[in-house]
Amino acid sequence: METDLRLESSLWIGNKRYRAVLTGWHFNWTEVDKKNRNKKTISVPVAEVVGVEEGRVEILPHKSVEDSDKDFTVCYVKRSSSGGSYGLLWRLGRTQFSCPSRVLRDQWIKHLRTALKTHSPLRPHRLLVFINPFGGKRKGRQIYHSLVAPLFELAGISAHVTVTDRANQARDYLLKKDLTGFDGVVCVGGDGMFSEILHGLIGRTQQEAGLCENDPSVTLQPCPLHIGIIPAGSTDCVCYATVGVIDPVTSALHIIIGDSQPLDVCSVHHASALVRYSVSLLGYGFYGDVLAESEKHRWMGPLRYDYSGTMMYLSNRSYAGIVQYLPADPLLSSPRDKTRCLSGCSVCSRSTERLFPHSADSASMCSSHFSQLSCDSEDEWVSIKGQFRCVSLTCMSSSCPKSPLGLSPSAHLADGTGDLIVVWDTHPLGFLKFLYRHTNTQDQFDLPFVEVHRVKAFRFFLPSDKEEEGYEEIGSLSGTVDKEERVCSVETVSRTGSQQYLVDREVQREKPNEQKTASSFLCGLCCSKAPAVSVWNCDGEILPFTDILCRVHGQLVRLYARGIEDGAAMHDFSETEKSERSRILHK
Ligand SMILES: Nc1ncnc2c1ncn2[C@@H]1O[C@H](COP(=O)(O)OP(=O)(O)OP(=O)(O)O)[C@@H](O)[C@H]1O
Ligand SMILES: CCCCCCCCCCCCC/C=C/[C@@H](O)[C@H](CO)NC(C)=O
Ligand SMILES: [Ca+2]
Repeated sequence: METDLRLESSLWIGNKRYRAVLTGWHFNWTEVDKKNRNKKTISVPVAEVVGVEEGRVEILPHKSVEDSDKDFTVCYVKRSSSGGSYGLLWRLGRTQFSCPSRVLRDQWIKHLRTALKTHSPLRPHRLLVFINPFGGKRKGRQIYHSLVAPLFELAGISAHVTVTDRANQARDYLLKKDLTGFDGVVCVGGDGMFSEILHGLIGRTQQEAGLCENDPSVTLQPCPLHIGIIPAGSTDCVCYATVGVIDPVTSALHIIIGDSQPLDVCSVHHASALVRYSVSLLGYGFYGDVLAESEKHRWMGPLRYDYSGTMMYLSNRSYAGIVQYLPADPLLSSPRDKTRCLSGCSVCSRSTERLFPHSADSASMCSSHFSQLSCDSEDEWVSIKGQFRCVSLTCMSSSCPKSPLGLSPSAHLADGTGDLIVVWDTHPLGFLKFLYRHTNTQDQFDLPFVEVHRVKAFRFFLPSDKEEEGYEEIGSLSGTVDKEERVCSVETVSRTGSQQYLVDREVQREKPNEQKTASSFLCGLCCSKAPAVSVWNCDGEILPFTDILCRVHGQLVRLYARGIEDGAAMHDFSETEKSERSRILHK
């Protein structure tokens, strides 16, 4: 294949002569100039070529072609440092080449297009696009038509576009309509819009496979269609955590070149029924309260989260609960191992083999493994009972602009596990420290009232007395006394975990009185009545149930993305840029 596609000749860019070479995987050109000793070769991976066109093509403000039978134009992905974010911005690079003859020009076009087909088999030809006109700052339509549609047109992608009139329209379309001929689905919006697409595609795939989504022990069928996200929401966490930047052009280019990033999905069940799927945040306590409060202030736009976050922090709430989890294999990875899941992540690649083994008896292996969810093997479940500020599960880092390293910086996008973060009740300044560490590179897990576990499944329920209580008056001050008595305990302990939890319990016992003064002060600020029960925030949706069972389904969907690129390894950057990026990425 390599030799068939190879082509080498002189080409001109303007009045300068270049030696151009197409190997199987790369298209390179180097200026031929005897005086120029530092010859710089520009090398573009064939997989990152957006298109090859006859003539001299201009793209902005609109595509125009100056016809000439000896010229051709190559459009490709060009990277630039993104300033604030830790991913790389992608832009459209364009170079116009002139050939000595038409025959050579046609040969270049033919070879480049063939190489493209060979090396990027997942490039989409037909896409379904759903635009939420009300997401984020309400700029979805504008973002799509001005920044994305021209790129899709350039790449020859045909897009079937729907601007939604109502919530769940995109989900219902995917559940019911004919999807034949589409390669992927693109959502223009935020995490809520992504979640609609996720539910539609997973539901449709299971329907067609005849699988029951309600049963957590069923191994679900991975979705055949890819999902693309054009960020136009408020948090855009899924986009940020899978691409590294919130930038519509970067995301459009990942879609065009057919990048493919598998993603773990957690199914959430209540009383033998599926409630929802989650990829980023399943959070009880603080994150649930922030979401519930923010829904009352939707008119504020993205600012509603800052306002509600402040209000809920000042409310100083904590909740009783029982958390149980099925630990993942600690030999494979750990949420405290200080690694990052970057593009080409080896932990995720190894997981692909583990999750989808080629052996004939793979299906039976998977289902027997998850019989643990139907409780016949309770011995591996670890159980914690206590009073918590928040309990969160995230299947990926859940990084977002507010928290560039995310809820769990070492979590993996596609390893078949989620990170369970348990924050015990603590004094307000301690909790503030925990929250603040999400905004910088300090370790938010290195606090005595925080624990994190890598898990395959997780259950949460209220202690029996709480179930009937519903809303009761427990202001923080009176709560302080209660909390002291309601000391948390580890009821069932795994073979390895007991010592650690007992240590945590001792530390926890100290807390409530420690900062009574600060607690009273903050309490006086705003809370007289606090609910005894919180709600679950499931990727930005409030769940109608408190008692839940969750299972992580490894690599259930695929996104048009490639994970965060390690810019420190990119040769386009200066040494200063590389070391700054390396500092952020590797903490
Ligand atoms: N036409 C519409 N009218 C009302 N709601 C819609 C419409 N289309 C989609 N939605 C719903 O709007 C919700 C929020 O949308 P979206 O996620 O795009 O923006 P956001 O909430 O601002 O961002 P984020 O989820 O990132 O915080 C989604 O749950 C989606 O179901
Ligand atoms: C003193 C500074 C306090 C800063 C607190 C920063 C904590 C940030 C953690 C953000 C995690 C966001 C995870 C993503 C969740 C999304 O699924 C969801 C839907 O968009 N977003 C929210 C806000 O619930
Ligand atoms: Ca994961």
